[in-house]
Parts: sequence; C-alpha cells; structure tokens
Amino acid sequence: MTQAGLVVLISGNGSNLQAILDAISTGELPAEVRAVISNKKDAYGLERARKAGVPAVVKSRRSDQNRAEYDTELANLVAGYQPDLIVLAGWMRLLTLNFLGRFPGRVINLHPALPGMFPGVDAIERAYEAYHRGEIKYTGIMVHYVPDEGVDIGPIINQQIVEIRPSDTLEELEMRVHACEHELLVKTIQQLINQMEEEDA
Ligand SMILES: Nc1nc2c(c(=O)[nH]1)N[C@@H](CN(C=O)c1ccc(C(=O)N[C@@H](CCC(=O)O)C(=O)O)cc1)CN2
Ligand SMILES: NCC(=O)N[C@@H]1O[C@H](COP(=O)([O-])[O-])[C@@H](O)[C@H]1O
Repeated sequence: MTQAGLVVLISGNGSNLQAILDAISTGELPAEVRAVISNKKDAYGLERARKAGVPAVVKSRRSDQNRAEYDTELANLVAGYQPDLIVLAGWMRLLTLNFLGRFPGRVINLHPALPGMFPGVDAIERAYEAYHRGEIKYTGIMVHYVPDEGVDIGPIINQQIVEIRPSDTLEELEMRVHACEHELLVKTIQQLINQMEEEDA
C-alpha cells in the first residue's frame, strides 16, 4: 500500500503540524504530508512545511466570497492531493458541508478541551479562567471527526485529561496542553492509518 497521504490545515504556529512532520521523519508515523494549507499567509506553520519540503499553500478567503464558496474552492484544492486523511491542526475556520461533504469520514480536528467543554476559540484560556473560578478541576484535549457543521461535537476519536496546577500561569498550562496534543494527535493519526490499512486488507 502506498503511504497514507495527509493534508494538514493550519492557521497559526503549527506546533502540532511539526509533531506530525517529526513523527514521519523518525519513522514513527508511516505517512506523508502531501500539503499544508493555511488560510493565513503569515502562519508560521507554513515555514515549518517549507523546511520539511512539503508544499505550503495559502488559501485566503477573497472579500467577495462567502463561506460556502470559499469552502468549495478549498475542497477542490485539497482533493487535488488525494488525501486519505485531512487533519485540522489549529485550523481556525468553521467548515461547511461544501467542504466536509467532499471528504466523508476523513476530516479530523484537534481541540484543546474535553468534549462538551469550551467549544470554539480560546479554549485553554477559558478553561484557565473557569479553574480559577472554581468551576473545573482539570481540562483536557480531544481529537474528533468533523462530519457536519456542528462545532466540536463530532464523534470523539481520542480524548485526554490535562492537569491544571494552582501555581500554573496561563502560559504554563498552554505548554502542558500543547505537549499533550502533540503526542495525542500523532497517536490518533497512527490509529486511523492502522484502521484504514485493516479495511483495505
Ligand atoms: N464544521 C466545523 N468546522 C470546524 C470545526 C468543527 O468542529 N466543525 N472545528 C474547527 C476548529 N475549532 C475548534 O476546534 C474552531 C475554530 C474556529 C472557530 C470559529 O469560531 N472561527 C471563526 C473565525 C475565528 C477567527 O478567525 O479567529 C469563524 O470561522 O467564523 C470555531 C471552532 C475547525 N472547523
Ligand atoms: N478550536 C480549534 C483550536 O483551538 N485548535 C487549537 O489551536 C492550537 C494550534 O496550535 P499549533 O498551531 O501550535 O498546532 C492547538 O492547541 C489546537 O488544539
């Protein structure tokens, strides 16, 4: 079987992309990143892709485009790489069925909160604030499918609790969350590749 082909969508730093690239480089992850696509031209993750020799593509939304039109063009772009799996790794745009409907069962998203907690943006900061209001004792992360236009409610693939310590600064909590994400995302992709190979056998 040819190696599993990934397309990774990002909007920012790309530390989770880097975890994928590193795992591929060491042989831990039997896959190839066929393209990295960002909606933000200044996303540092694009530089990470270039350094790894991976196509780094900026796909900005034109001012005259609505969300659905953008998503159709984005889907055409992604489809051109014939991905087995599309990984939303800090992709900060809600996707419509114009995109999701083109890749049923093949879009996964990494989110820095536990299911049902802090959907959307700024999840780590919101968890930090909730902890200091005494509302939660810990936070977590999850990787889920993105089957439809619901936000952070797709079927959970993996999740993990992340400790919050009383002495934590927000930055220290963010670092702990990201370190856990890097490990969980690679593990999840490996798991899904194994499932695909078993289905193809
Ligand atoms: N249909 C879905 N699309 C996406 C999902 C999802 O669960 N369903 N997950 C996101 C990633 N994400 C949370 O995990 C998320 C990212 C961004 C937003 C959001 O409100 N974005 C705003 C723009 C915010 C900005 O530009 O700073 C928007 O799209 O209008 C919510 C959730 C990926 N896509
Ligand atoms: N709602 C989606 C969301 O908040 N995603 C989060 O964006 C960060 C991207 O970091 P990275 O660019 O360093 O990989 C990650 O923490 C990811 O879970």
